[in-house]
Amino acid sequence: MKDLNDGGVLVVGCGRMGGALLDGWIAQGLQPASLWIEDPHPGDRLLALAAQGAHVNAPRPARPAVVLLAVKPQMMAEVLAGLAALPADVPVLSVAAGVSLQQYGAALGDRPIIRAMPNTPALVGRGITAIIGNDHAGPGHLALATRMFSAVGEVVALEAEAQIDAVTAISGSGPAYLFLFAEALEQAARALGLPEALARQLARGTVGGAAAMMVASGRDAAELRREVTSPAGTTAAALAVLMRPDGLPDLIAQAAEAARDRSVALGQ
Ligand SMILES: NC(=O)C1=CN([C@@H]2O[C@H](COP(=O)(O)OP(=O)(O)OC[C@H]3O[C@@H](n4cnc5c(N)ncnc54)[C@H](O)[C@@H]3O)[C@@H](O)[C@H]2O)C=CC1
Ligand SMILES: O=C(O)[C@@H]1CCC=N1
Repeated sequence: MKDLNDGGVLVVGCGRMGGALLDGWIAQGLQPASLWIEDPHPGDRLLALAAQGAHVNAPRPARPAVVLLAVKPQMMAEVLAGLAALPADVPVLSVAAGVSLQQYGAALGDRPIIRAMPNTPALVGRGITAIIGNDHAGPGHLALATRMFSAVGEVVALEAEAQIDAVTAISGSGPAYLFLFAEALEQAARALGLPEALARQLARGTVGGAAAMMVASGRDAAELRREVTSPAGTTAAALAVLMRPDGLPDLIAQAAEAARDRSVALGQ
């Protein structure tokens, strides 16, 4: 990331995703003084970065090394209108759900543009980000994006832009599904009569421990599930409920479809 110190990085929108990426880049050697950050609501983190030399809501550099767009999709048209004067060789990365490469191209002209779909585990360096570039994004631009998102976790390159709506539904929104599962497990513990603090500790420890085990072992989720399930035991009794025809797998499929459809709609 040190090479970006030369031209600097312009970040437009610095909430949860933009902020997580900034933290990752700074941890990898990007100097705060090489950051230009625009956000109408600078919070404590941005003010602290400004105190370390970052340029917050300051005049833009004439030719940043790269631009990151991390505003909500609904704000994107307004933000793109303000970027029309950016030199044509400056690559633009965007993490916005739904906004298409064609839409960026229409607003920003022929230039390297890369759509990325990260997720919030990036906040702890455990994100997974999918990237796809337009026709002007060459191997060097994709390598740059890969390096930038690798600062906060894994990166996968997509074969086609059409895949990104499904990716958004799975890994972009997916952490929320897991958190909901943890909430439900905690509520179930309460319903079974356990005290609140214990219910929370058991739910967090179980979801966090199972996720860590799946990653550390590299083994199949189905195989790990079978190992918990003793014949005619307690887990089998629970799974018989969860795996009913309209049970958890079916619900997750429906939820992912709804998220995918919303991603498609955001791009229209
Ligand atoms: N939160 C998530 O799990 C993920 C979010 N994304 C995408 O990341 C983008 C940002 O999402 P979050 O960080 O969650 O939202 P956020 O609401 O935390 O951050 C958005 C930031 O943009 C700022 N902003 C609003 N108008 C602006 C403008 N005109 N110029 C500059 N900044 C402006 C806001 O003040 C806010 O700080 C969205 O497009 C979303 O689709 C992508 C993957 C995962
Ligand atoms: O909910 C959203 O629209 C964004 C995109 C993926 C996760 N959060």
